[in-house]
Amino acid sequence: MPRPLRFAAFVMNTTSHITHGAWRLPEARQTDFNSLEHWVSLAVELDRGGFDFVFFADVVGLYADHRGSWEKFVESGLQIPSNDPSVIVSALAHATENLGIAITSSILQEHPFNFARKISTLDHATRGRIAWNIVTSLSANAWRNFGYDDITPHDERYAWAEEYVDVVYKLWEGSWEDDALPQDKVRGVHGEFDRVHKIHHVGKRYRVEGPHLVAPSPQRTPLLFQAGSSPAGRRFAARNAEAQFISSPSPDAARDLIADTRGLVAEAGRHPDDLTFFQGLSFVIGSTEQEARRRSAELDEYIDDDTMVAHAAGSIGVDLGHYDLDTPVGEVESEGSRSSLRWLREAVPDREPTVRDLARLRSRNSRVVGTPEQIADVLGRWRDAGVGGINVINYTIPGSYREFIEHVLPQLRQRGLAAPEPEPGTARRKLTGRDRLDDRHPAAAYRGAFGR
Ligand SMILES: Cc1cc2nc3c(=O)[nH]c(=O)nc-3n(C[C@H](O)[C@H](O)[C@H](O)COP(=O)(O)O)c2cc1C
Repeated sequence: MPRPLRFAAFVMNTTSHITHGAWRLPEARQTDFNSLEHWVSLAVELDRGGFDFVFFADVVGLYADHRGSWEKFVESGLQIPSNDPSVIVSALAHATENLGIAITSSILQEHPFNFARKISTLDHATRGRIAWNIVTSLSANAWRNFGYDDITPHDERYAWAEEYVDVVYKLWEGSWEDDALPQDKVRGVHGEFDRVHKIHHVGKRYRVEGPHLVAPSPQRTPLLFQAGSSPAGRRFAARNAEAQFISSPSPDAARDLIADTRGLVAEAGRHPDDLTFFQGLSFVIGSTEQEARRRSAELDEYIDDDTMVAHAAGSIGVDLGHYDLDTPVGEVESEGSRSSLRWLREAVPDREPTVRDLARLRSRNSRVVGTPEQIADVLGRWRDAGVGGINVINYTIPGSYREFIEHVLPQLRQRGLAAPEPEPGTARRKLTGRDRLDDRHPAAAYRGAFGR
């Protein structure tokens, strides 16, 4: 029997992450994002309900201007204000048993030495449940926040990311040998000097002597997620990632993307199945199809098309705010997200997509509307296309997750589409059955590489 799907709750430490306008729904609590209790209670609900991961998106700057200004972002709560997700991870870990906790962190925002130390500390604190979504920051404002004149060009960002991960792999995998921390009170030996090594990294952007300051944690390297779908993004994912977030417009499109990317994984010297694909989807559930459709139409009343355009165009790096909604998007090329453009062209294959398509498709194309049985049928098709997990996008927090847990997961369990019960262990174990990276991963080459 094929493996059950894995489920991640896709959230951000902000009010309006993806489905803009939904925060105005009467039952929406995402405006409570400043409250630690809000996140702890969601994590506990996800953990008990059988979600495998809570996944925090994050950005370190604004998207490209909308109608020449960033006013729209503030006015609509579009990812501003947004809080640092890494700071609340320990509290979530302390309150939960099995839930994997994935955070996004850009190569831009933190020096790799410090980032490696923070993640190792969290891997200890979560008992190996931490995962890292590797991003390269697609907003020019983010780059200017860190002292650069402008965004680093697209493919150059991925080259930079390769050096960044190289540094953290050396620290996580190569600096400390296993059994290097005996803490032997009788001998008076806390750490074994012969088993702890400096890494002496010298590269284009970083010089890091080491050693790593944290002893080996349950996973050493955190479970690695990545989300780029451009040629450079996919090559990076193929070499480094263990899970990739995709936003394919259909199972067929996902099948092609997955086959193609698995080929790249094999070219990178790994096994094609070393990468698990998580498709982003949202759900509107009803006890009848009619009820689900009515709820979906009610939801549409709240979706704010103009803010949807601001987000979508802003992540591509262009300002479409001045255009009429029926204007063709054209052959836009940008230094921002190339996946978004590719996705739009795939989703509207028969004609030139318009600005309205960009707004509508972002909120509606990923939406699955129906009874729990119908939703299970649809998820079965995604699994048959090779998808290994679903990134569940919310309309309301906690409502979207509560409904999914109560109504959909039981149906999925009956069909073997969801695991029968929450799975214990590390984040990596949930996807690969192992706590540590396998020997095929490039980071594994640093094991034992820095001995005296
Ligand atoms: C599902 C999904 C989630 C993403 N989450 C984030 C995020 O939280 N922060 C971020 O800076 N970029 C995020 N991105 C952007 C990607 O990391 C990547 O920069 C973008 O897709 C452009 O890369 P590409 O041109 O290789 O596709 C996300 C992309 C996708 C598809």
